[in-house]
Amino acid sequence: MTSTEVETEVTHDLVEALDLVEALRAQSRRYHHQHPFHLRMNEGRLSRHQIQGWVANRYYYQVNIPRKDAAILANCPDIDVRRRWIRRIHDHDGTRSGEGGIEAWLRLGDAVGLTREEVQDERHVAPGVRAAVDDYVTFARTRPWPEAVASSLTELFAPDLMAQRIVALERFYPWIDRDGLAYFRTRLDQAPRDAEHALEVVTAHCRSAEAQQRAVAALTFKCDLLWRMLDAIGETYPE
Ligand SMILES: O=C(O)c1cc(C(=O)O)c2c(n1)C(=O)C(=O)c1cc(C(=O)O)[nH]c1-2
Repeated sequence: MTSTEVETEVTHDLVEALDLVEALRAQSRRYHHQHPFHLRMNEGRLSRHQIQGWVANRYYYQVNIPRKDAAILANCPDIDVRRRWIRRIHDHDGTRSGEGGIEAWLRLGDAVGLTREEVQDERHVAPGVRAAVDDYVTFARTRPWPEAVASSLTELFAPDLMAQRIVALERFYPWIDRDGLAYFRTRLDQAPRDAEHALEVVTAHCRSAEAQQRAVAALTFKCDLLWRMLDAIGETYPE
């Protein structure tokens, strides 16, 4: 291959990667920031009971994220990807008791007036939430690992929603202890870092048109899954 041909090929790859990134970013139109339950939350229109229901149900998502990430690690043969991906598990689980994202979510539970027992025994988790979250873990276990990585890319869209949520919770729900919002502040740093890495991995490993289509489909699947969770929460806590 001549140097011009190599250059042309590199440029072609770059264009394809840009198209892929654009197609992935375009999935934001299906993201759950538009869900009526989130719109009502951010407009200050949810009751205490609804906020508590959301926190208790979302706990099931939080505890399953590290299991999903462990499934990706188990399926991934690339040592460089694994070295960076493992950080997600440490972020959520912490490296000792009393630390990490799950503990921070439990503190959010404390802040909205839930007991740890009722959160951790999952008594409030709606069947539809359980099914959606379980589908996410199964997807990571059973699909090719770059697709599972692509499905995590909803985190591209999460920081804007989280920033809005922090403002809304402080403004409209003064009964929530502010210290309980630390989870969201931490994610404002972690999510962009994680999304950037996932985007690097997807653009590097999804090269064929078919692989790229599957990556976009994985992200669509994930957006729909987050939407289903909120549908189930909204039905369980109508007022
Ligand atoms: O509150 C939210 O709206 C929201 C959304 C998402 C997301 O977009 O998947 C995540 C989180 N939170 C979150 O806290 C989190 O740790 C997280 C991990 C992942 C993932 O797919 O690996 N998504 C999300």
